[in-house]
Amino acid sequence: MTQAGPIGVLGGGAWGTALAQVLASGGSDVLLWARNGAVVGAINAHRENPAYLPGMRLSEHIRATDEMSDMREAGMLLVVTPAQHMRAILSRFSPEGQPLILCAKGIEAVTHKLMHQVAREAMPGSPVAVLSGPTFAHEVAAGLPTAVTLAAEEEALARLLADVLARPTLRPYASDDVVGAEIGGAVKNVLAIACGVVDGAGLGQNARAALIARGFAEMTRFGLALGARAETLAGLSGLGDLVLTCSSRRSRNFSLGKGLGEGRSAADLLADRRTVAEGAYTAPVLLEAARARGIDMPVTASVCALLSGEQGVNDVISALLARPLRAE
Ligand SMILES: NC(=O)c1ccc[n+]([C@@H]2O[C@H](COP(=O)([O-])OP(=O)(O)OC[C@H]3O[C@@H](n4cnc5c(N)ncnc54)[C@H](O)[C@@H]3O)[C@@H](O)[C@H]2O)c1
Ligand SMILES: O=P(O)(O)OC[C@H](O)CO
Repeated sequence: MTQAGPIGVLGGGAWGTALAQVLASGGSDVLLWARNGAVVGAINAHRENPAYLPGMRLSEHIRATDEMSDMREAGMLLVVTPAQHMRAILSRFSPEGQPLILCAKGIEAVTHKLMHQVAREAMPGSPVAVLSGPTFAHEVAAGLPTAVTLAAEEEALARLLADVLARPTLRPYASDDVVGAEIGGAVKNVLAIACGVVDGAGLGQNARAALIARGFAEMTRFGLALGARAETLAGLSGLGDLVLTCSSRRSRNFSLGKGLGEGRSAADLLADRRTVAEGAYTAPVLLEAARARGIDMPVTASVCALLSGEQGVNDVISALLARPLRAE
């Protein structure tokens, strides 16, 4: 199911670069496509991606290109562009049937589709898998130990790709629950914004723990309704990533929420951000998708109200605390 050739990575942001680095650490050749010529030049000439992963000396086994046609030589493709751009990027690629390993965390706006559904439409001939879990890029690139979920509907493909991508510091756990793996990663970004708000507004650690627990209940309600398995949601790509992102100011989503909690507007916070905080784009889509199914997601609704400017921090907190008491 995999083909000969270098490991391909589509996307030269922090995560694409970190994945290239850890995969090259075992001596594998990695071909990385970035749309930004300056990123390509810096990687090839200086072994660094100063725009997205500054200070990390990159392996000699990584070659960067801005020519999409070069990626046809890759044996498999890790797709690491932001979720809202994935369809457009894949549509530019002439498929050779290589397996696609989707690494973005989000839900497509308007269509409400998960990334594996988008990939199947954009590249119908390619087997599809999802890689997700608690993975800060700078730690993975630095060779710190990391475990991820590697999900494909055909379990044999998940196991094969897990073997191919495993490295001494990167440990993939195979799964056949693609929907569960994707929903965990998409929803945790929205909940991380909420936890950042708690931090920025100085609401304390009790409130943050409560939010993680109630947020996980939201993730579970939504996930189960879409066919995810409970054990996947409670695993690396769900609860594992939720705990990571909700407890660190290194998270871009958490830091966006922190700014909101300090009273800054989403428009200002997002205006000159070079890096992506996927939760800001996932939140309204997630809320629409939940409402269409009659699923109650009060934390997600609060994040949406803050992001749109419809409500301020104090209104959102009062509204959450005033919700009717009910059984856990
Ligand atoms: N950084 C992490 O630690 C991490 C870990 C796991 C998953 N992810 C996920 O990986 C995906 C990519 O995140 P990242 O951290 O590499 O991004 P980043 O914030 O480091 O960089 C942004 C990337 O988006 C690209 N981009 C911006 N506008 C674009 C457009 N119009 N079309 C195509 N590409 C565009 C940029 O070229 C750049 O490669 C996201 O879905 C993110 O949630 C990130
Ligand atoms: O920095 P964030 O919030 O985009 O989180 C990065 C990864 O998704 C953590 O697993």
